[in-house]
Amino acid sequence: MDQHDTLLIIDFGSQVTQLIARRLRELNVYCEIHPFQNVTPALLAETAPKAVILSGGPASVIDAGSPRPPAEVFELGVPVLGICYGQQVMMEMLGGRVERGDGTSEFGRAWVERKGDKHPDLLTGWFLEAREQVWMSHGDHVAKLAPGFEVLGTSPGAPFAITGDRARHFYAVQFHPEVHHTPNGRTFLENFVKIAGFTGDWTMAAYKDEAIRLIREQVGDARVICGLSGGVDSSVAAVLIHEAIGDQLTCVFVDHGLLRQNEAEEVVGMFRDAYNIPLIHADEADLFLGELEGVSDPEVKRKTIGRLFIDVFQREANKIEGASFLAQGTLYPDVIESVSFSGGPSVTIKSHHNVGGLPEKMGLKLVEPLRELFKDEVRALGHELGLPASFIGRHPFPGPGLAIRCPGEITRDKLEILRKADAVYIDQIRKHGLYDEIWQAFVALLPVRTVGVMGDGRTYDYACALRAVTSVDGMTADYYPFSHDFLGETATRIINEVRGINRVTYDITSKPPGTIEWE
Ligand SMILES: Nc1ncnc2c1ncn2[C@@H]1O[C@H](COP(=O)(O)OP(=O)(O)OP(=O)(O)O)[C@@H](O)[C@H]1O
Ligand SMILES: O=c1[nH]c(=O)c2[nH+]cn([C@@H]3O[C@H](COP(=O)(O)O)[C@@H](O)[C@H]3O)c2[nH]1
Ligand SMILES: NC(=O)CC[C@H](N)C(=O)O
Ligand SMILES: [Mg+2]
Repeated sequence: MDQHDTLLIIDFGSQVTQLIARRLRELNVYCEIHPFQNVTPALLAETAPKAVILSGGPASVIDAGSPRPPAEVFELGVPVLGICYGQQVMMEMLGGRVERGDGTSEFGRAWVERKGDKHPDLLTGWFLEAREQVWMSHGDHVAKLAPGFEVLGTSPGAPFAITGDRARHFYAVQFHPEVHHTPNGRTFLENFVKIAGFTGDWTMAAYKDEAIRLIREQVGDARVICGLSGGVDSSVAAVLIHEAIGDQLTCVFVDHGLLRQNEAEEVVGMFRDAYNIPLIHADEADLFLGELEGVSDPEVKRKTIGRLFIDVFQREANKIEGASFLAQGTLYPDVIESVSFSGGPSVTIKSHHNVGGLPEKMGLKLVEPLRELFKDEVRALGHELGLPASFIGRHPFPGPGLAIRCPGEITRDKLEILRKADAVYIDQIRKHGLYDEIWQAFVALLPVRTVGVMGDGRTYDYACALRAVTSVDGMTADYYPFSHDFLGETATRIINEVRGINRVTYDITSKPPGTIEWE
């Protein structure tokens, strides 16, 4: 049995479903998101939710075949909150009516006014002003309330913007309390979870203990291999699994010759010495760099690297008797992205090197202890596990490493130049106390040589680009506004200290339209 209360979020494919989870976790409420098609009576019994939230979604309840939760959701005797599509589906299923009205669409900011003085507990901290700002995104609206419901708030396009049935503790709103642009939304969700009786028992310490218990339960006596990059996700996963099963865990660190300066020594030193975790240091630079010779297309590079990762993991797993599990640092956004009800295929921008294809090929089962967490929660867990702040705060580093920071064909010489420039740049950032303000920073070595003059002589060397971005999740990003002094000093240091570079540029592209990496 779970040691904490669970809130079940049924996902109908809203773009912002994961923000519901995010807000709840901020309130120390444990929740699980499940796509509507997976929510069966068996799943309801298994998760035993103390409350249910129905998310928004792109479908219209008026259309035949549009998604529904199982009717049993309304027979659990627990509070239910419907948001947007979730509200509409509740009304439709419980005896109300939804219409697609002319001129009642609302996209973006809207204002809700209070109706009556019912349900003070749901609206604690709300309507301190005459009206509340909320964020809406709907074309349909509720036209008739289901029996038992009363209206508590209205907006111009949503006559039933806030509704509730106090006897059953069913609440349904047209607006999105989970988004930033509903400034008081978090208070609204807090009121709901208080009504449902949540005590805020989901802490990182509790999470850690339970994750350890679950890993032990899942793995038993078997052996686990974990691809360890020294990045935040795999480091936290490795230390957590090691706490759970000790030396049944072996980590495999692949040095593909595409790592940064001193990276291999740092990672191996930390995990072998400080953690005493069995670690295979697979020195595969010749293999990777050999196969990448003459390859300049970014996708071919990425796919080659992905394939070689698989080969190396496979080979190392074969050497360990009883290795039947593969551990990954899969995070919550990865899980959600792969199950979302999106209605259409998205285009491939770039093939992230991905260990997702590994298990079937290798016949290994997955251990994914971080699959419920967001990156900042992984960092908090790392803190809880006692990982040094310097490790927890590390900027993300992509699996394909320097290969995608060296556009075009890679050579050992270019990699060496890039490594040195990157080390100077990161040193500058640290010296100026900017490392923690920046989400990710690196140098890209451009496949172009330019003419310079140094010491009265002519140079014909590479140009490089500095990249530094701010971001929350890497999905969108903006360039970091360095001072001109910083940029000037850094350019001078790189040109003086790194032979092979005679020109430095600063990349001020946001994402979109750019991506963070250059390939
Ligand atoms: N050099 C490597 N050796 C072994 N495994 C690796 C290596 N690079 C990446 N991986 C595996 O690929 C996974 C995904 O890489 P990713 O960069 O997303 O995560 P990370 O490196 O753990 O953390 P971060 O996002 O902070 O860099 C890692 O969790 C790790 O299991
Ligand atoms: O593990 C990884 N394997 C990859 O193949 C990969 N490609 C990009 N990244 C990282 O993802 C974030 C977003 O990068 P982009 O804006 O370049 O897509 C940034 O943090 C990138 O460093 C990768 N990470
Ligand atoms: N954001 C939503 O959940 C939208 C619900 C429904 N598709 C509408 O347009 O009204
Ligand atoms: Mg990484």
